Amino acid sequence: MKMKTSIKDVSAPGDLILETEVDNPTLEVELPSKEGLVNSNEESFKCKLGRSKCLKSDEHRTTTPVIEVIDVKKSYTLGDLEVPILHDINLEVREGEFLAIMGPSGSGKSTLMNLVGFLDRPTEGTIIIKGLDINKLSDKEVARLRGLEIGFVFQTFNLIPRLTALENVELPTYANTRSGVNTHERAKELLKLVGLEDRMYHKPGELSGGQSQRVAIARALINDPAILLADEPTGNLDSKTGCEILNIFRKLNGDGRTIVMITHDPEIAGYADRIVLVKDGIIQNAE
Ligand SMILES: Nc1ncnc2c1ncn2[C@@H]1O[C@H](COP(=O)(O)OP(=O)(O)OP(=O)(O)O)[C@@H](O)[C@H]1O
Repeated sequence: MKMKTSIKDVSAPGDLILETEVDNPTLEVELPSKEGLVNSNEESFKCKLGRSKCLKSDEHRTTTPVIEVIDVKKSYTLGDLEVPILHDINLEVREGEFLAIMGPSGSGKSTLMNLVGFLDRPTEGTIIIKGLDINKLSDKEVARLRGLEIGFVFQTFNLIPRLTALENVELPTYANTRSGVNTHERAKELLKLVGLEDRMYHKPGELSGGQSQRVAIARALINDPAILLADEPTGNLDSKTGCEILNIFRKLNGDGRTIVMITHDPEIAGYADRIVLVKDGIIQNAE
């Protein structure tokens, strides 16, 4: 399913951080059925997902790093003032890893995620994605790398209201696409994968929050990216729906996709292989 990537391969014209080993990586609990999720009582709902497919933290040490953040600093300029947000960040995420980023509000989590996703450039330092150094790429090459190798999922879904679910999923392929892929068929397959085969022609206003986030996940996967970046993907969802979304992430990770997810919820973070804690723009516990 995965495709070997280099810039030349593409056909398109885009706070606390404590590292916590997962205590019980073999924790195996029955996954609630969709019906069970819908009918169960929200107050007493507990997200129970098996994690047998996930790699243990130690196993990632032998895989290739797909994200390398080296001595990165980020400041914003406000008037005459330069405001430092991230200080000397060093972080490595390995292929197939499921990393959670936690930390207080304003600690710099989204800023870090945006740098890793090439939505912004660091003030200083190096970011390497799949061996490619952003500092050595042109803007066009950065856009291609971002469009093909990084999928984004946001708390607020960020779907285009006037487009159908199917059109939303296909949208990124207008900017970047892999050669030889029937993107229309792939978009349909991805919507089936996230359980929305009967909602393909609905517009976002006709979808629930959970369904909207499923569309956003399908959209993030349309170019088969190596890395999925999710900024509070369950933040706008009730706990049952959040659990369904987390289960989709878990399955994608079980298939080998590297996932980096920001969350405020320790229970959600507990399903990741590793938790990085960011506080005041510093990673507290990265290796
Ligand atoms: N474009 C910007 N210009 C100036 N300051 C910014 C900009 N983006 C973020 N900041 C500031 O950087 C700091 C870190 O913001 P960031 O969104 O990364 O925090 P966060 O940890 O993700 O917070 P939250 O959990 O509330 O989403 C905040 O003080 C924010 O005000």
